[in-house]
Amino acid sequence: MALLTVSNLSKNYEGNPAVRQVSFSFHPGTCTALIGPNGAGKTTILRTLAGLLKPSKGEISFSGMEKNQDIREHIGYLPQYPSFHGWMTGKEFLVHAGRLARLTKKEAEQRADDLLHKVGIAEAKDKSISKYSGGMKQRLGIAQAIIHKPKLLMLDEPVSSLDPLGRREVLTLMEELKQEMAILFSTHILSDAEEVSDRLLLLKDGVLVEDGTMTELRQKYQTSRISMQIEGDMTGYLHELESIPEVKDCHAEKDSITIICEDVETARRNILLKAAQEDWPVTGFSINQVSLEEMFMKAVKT
Ligand SMILES: Nc1ncnc2c1ncn2[C@@H]1O[C@H](COP(=O)(O)OP(=O)(O)OP(=O)(O)O)[C@@H](O)[C@H]1O
Repeated sequence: MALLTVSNLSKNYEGNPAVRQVSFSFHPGTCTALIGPNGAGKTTILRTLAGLLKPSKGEISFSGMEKNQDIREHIGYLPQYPSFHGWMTGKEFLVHAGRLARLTKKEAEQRADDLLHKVGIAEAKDKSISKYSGGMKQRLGIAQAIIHKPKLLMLDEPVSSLDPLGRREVLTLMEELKQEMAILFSTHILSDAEEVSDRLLLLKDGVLVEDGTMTELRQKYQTSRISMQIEGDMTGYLHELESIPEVKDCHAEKDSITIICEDVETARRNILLKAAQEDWPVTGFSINQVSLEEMFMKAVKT
């Protein structure tokens, strides 16, 4: 059963559409990346789901939520530019957040200690936040966002402003947290989306243009290029390759043949079968996976 269902969500700012009729749902235990170019509407969707903006149209429903219950009880949200009181210590900040989430003082202190361990900054708990690195601040922000044990954690560009070390720390933490709660995060860094998410939602001008797993999107945008190296004059093999039904085009370059095909799995089988039957002196064979970057460019340009 879906944890959260978004139906025909639209959001206008003073009449200008920022998000248009977006629908999706997601299940517990999944990590979803919301990707899209600047201004695509990622922050607007997250802020609307977090209850910070009112939708212009559409509905958001959370499974198990009772009438009049505040959606924020189920959702933890870390904005793109979180603000901290630099003079507070990490622990003071989390206890304060726990009290705002209606925990008793004792519960808030216990939860703060547990979370400081979980996000890996327990040793710095009594340091003032102004002395924290970017990665530590982001981990503290995540701890604050999950202080009330939400079922869904939403992170707006959680790693874009971090250096490689901070980025790695936060991605590793997200990998761990996704075992315990659903995560929805926005990013324009495609390799981060590829690394931690099971599913991608691709936005363009406020419209959801793709929704699928990496494998599904790869299949859809697959350009299926095979590179093959054969000893001797390779041009003699082109005609043979063209006789394979799945091969749409092939040409010989300096030291390899590039084969464009439709159904890469069948094409591979048939090419290798022919090569074996006719005893071609093959020295190399590789399939080039379409990169997320290529898929992204294709999807947002159409
Ligand atoms: N408070 C606002 N008032 C008016 N227009 C806004 C407001 N916030 C966002 N917009 C507009 O809505 C559109 C979507 O913006 P949004 O910030 O949601 O996109 P985004 O995908 O998060 O972009 P980025 O990657 O740059 O953060 C943009 O055209 C933006 O200019």
